[in-house]
Amino acid sequence: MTTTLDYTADEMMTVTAARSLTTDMACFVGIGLPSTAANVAVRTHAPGLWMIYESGTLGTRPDSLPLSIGDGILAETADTVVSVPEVFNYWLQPGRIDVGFLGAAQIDRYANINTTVIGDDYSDPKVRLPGAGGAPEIAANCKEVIVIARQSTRAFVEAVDFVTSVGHGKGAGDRERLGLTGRGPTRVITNLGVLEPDPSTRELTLVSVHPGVTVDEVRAATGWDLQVAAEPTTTTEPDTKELSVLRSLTNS
Ligand SMILES: CC(=O)SCCNC(=O)CCNC(=O)[C@H](O)C(C)(C)COP(=O)(O)OP(=O)(O)OC[C@H]1O[C@@H](n2cnc3c(N)ncnc32)[C@H](O)[C@@H]1OP(=O)(O)O
Ligand SMILES: O=C(O)/C=C/CC(=O)O
Repeated sequence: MTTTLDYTADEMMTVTAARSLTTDMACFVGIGLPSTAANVAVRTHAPGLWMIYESGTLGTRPDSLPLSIGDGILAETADTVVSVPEVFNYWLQPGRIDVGFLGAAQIDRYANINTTVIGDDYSDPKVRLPGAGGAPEIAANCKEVIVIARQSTRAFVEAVDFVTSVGHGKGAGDRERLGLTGRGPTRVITNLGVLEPDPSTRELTLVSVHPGVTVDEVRAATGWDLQVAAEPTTTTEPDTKELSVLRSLTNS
């Protein structure tokens, strides 16, 4: 396929994730790739996006990417700063946040997320990951969840080693059974394409491939027999403004 601009697979992923956000949303922003994508969105097509970080910074508009939820630039530019219990008890748990934007080290076919440990033995893991933080509550209570993760058989696994944040559990009906109020993951955006849960089974299905990527390549990067939509679309390429905004953020 002919492309008009030079961009990387990571840039394609981040811009696609940014486009999932709209200007009227309140977004609970996770650190890492989700934070980058949300900050691209607010500087391009979604100027009204209300970004919330777990440190209590509501409506923040940082001038550069925060290093962590505790980065002072979040508080300096926020509409207001509230306590962490208020973020969770007042804003998140009653369903006041439209979308949670999360990363994942491992994810399974029902979009359950592991950011805790790699390996079978919790007390002696192969890799100890950053942990849960607020992600389980975000995954439980936001109206919907969007996940951003690089796709490989290491990350997209048949069974996650630890369920940090519940996606769709074991399939249709599991969130309701567990008392999770939000709709759960509605999109998983990767460096290869976009996956969405099947409306009936909740199993992740490839609905879009990025330009130059084949369905077989996405299947090969997935640790289970990936379901594919009847006619997957091709994701729209990033445009000049999106790339320029993204690069100004990541290079500063
Ligand atoms: C609101 C909130 O933010 S709540 C906070 C809760 N925490 C999170 O949400 C974190 C979510 N992000 C993740 O889980 C990410 O995948 C992270 C942080 C583990 C890593 O992300 P990145 O910084 O992009 O690094 P990267 O993917 O290159 O991995 C770094 C290292 O982590 C380890 N690692 C990450 N994923 C895996 C995996 N699936 N299997 C084994 N090791 C892994 C490896 O040691 C890897 O280094 P390597 O690639 O050289 O082997
Ligand atoms: O504690 C959390 O939930 C998130 C931590 C991420 C960070 O420190 O930026």
